[in-house]
Amino acid sequence: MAPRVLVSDALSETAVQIFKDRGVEVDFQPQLGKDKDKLLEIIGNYDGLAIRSATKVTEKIIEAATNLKVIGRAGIGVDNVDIPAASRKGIIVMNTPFGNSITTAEHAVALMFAVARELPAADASTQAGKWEKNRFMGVEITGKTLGVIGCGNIGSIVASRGVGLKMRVVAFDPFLSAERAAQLGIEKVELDELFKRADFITLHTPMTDKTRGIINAAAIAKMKDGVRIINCARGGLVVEADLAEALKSGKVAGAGIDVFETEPAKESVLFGLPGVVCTPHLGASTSEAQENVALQVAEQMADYLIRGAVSNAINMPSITAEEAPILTPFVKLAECLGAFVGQVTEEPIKSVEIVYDGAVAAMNTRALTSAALSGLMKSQVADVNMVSAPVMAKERGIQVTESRRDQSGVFETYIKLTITTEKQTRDVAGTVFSDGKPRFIQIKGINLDAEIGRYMVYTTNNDAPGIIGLLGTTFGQANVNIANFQLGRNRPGGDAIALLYVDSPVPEDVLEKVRAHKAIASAKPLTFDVAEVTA
Ligand SMILES: NC(=O)c1ccc[n+]([C@@H]2O[C@H](COP(=O)([O-])OP(=O)(O)OC[C@H]3O[C@@H](n4cnc5c(N)ncnc54)[C@H](O)[C@@H]3O)[C@@H](O)[C@H]2O)c1
Ligand SMILES: O=C(O)[C@H](O)COP(=O)(O)O
Repeated sequence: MAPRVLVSDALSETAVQIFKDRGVEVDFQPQLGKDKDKLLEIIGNYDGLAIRSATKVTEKIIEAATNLKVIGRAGIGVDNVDIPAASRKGIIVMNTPFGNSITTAEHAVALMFAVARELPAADASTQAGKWEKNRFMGVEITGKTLGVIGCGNIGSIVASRGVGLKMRVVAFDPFLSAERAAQLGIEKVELDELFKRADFITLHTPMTDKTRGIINAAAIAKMKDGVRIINCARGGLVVEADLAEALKSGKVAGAGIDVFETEPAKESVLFGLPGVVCTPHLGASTSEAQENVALQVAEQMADYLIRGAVSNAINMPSITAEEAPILTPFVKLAECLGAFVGQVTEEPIKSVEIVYDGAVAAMNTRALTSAALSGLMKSQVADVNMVSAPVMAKERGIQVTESRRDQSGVFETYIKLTITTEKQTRDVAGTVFSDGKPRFIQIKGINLDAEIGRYMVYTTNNDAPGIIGLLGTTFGQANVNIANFQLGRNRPGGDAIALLYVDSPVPEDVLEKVRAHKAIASAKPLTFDVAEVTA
């Protein structure tokens, strides 16, 4: 059945065509995002949800989204999506990080000019027939200092436009390197220094706990008298009540505001104040940007739903469409290794170490580690996948490490997973043969070559005569067919293991008969998420 996507915000219809062309069923309801109750009612029917900023994807919506696999944000900010809730539910959240950057930077520059010359007020007055030539006295931009807070994609475009306009540009961004600043022709400064020097301040950070309210009364007090502030990033970065006071007192001469603490902003303390120019979150609203983000989000979501490729995900490592088919058998292997230790380990796991050896070390190991954790967590939580497993492991305090090394043994490629609990360390290794099937090749340091089946039984015993007979006879009497039987031991008469691949689940009373034998230490039924063999 074709995957189904709901478009619940005003995306360009380019997205609809792309979904259709890629074999995805699409339901285009651009106003639906504003109707929380309706969204809650129908979200369970969809595999994908494509949004802009109007749809609020809350924990409640995510709870009701029983089939949802991906949320695609046609734009940059994902603060309207409850990412932790989506991750816990195994839903990928992806955005389009560059598609509207130029457009938004241009809007910030447009607001800067509009504020410097009071263009909207002058326009309104002129069109009202007043011809108030003496009322509007602006300021030049040339030679002024522009303070950029947040110099990422958009901030750096604004900075370079500022340089082009012959402004002095200073920027505050903890992640801005001195080299990048030099390349842009700007000066990297601390925040207080920026406040002290800037004639215009423009905000381009994401909304985080650190940036919320970054422009408040205390910050404004440190600024130059007559400063002008532009916010094209997120509403909550500016404390609107504090800015309103500063505009009334004249401390701040003007403000260009595209984003608001509460949106849609039908009323605001800023409305009507001197020097204020407002737009209704139009930063990304050009036909070019909307084509870009709609096209990109539809491609990305279709790639994921149809081919398993992941790009620009906030909560999952990327997997390109080209690497997805190559990675798939290794994803399965990693998941089976995790599932093996998850099923045979009964006490809490403290740490997981994964070694990637040989060719697999050059692959997307972050994705493979997520798959291993997903296999591991499945023994405890039914509804877990590569997105939610790392979050769950972290919540449970499991420390995860991964390392890569050149081929160290006979296998061209293998993955070894070791877990540590309060009482023990346990390891299992596997590989993928040229037939594309994953195999276990080592358990507890004992070599074997076991094909992985849906139903398996793992026994540990003292190496003693009669174990093969015991297992064969007991299972045979219960009509359980053995497809593959692998044995291994560390030394004659020492620790031995058996891994049986069976065609059907082994009933508990049959396993009890096996456990009753004096040489058997344990006998565990295992299941793996691989195709069931049918006659
Ligand atoms: N108005 C609109 O329509 C519109 C359109 C697009 C993007 N946006 C918003 O613009 C903002 C920036 O987008 P971007 O694509 O440039 O993001 P980005 O991730 O490329 O850049 C953000 C920058 O902020 C910096 N930063 C993070 N915390 C900081 C802090 N405490 N102080 C200073 N700098 C900090 C980061 O290091 C990064 O360089 C986002 O909030 C986004 O949602 C708004
Ligand atoms: O973060 C973004 O991309 C912008 O805020 C654009 O939001 P919009 O898609 O709702 O215009």
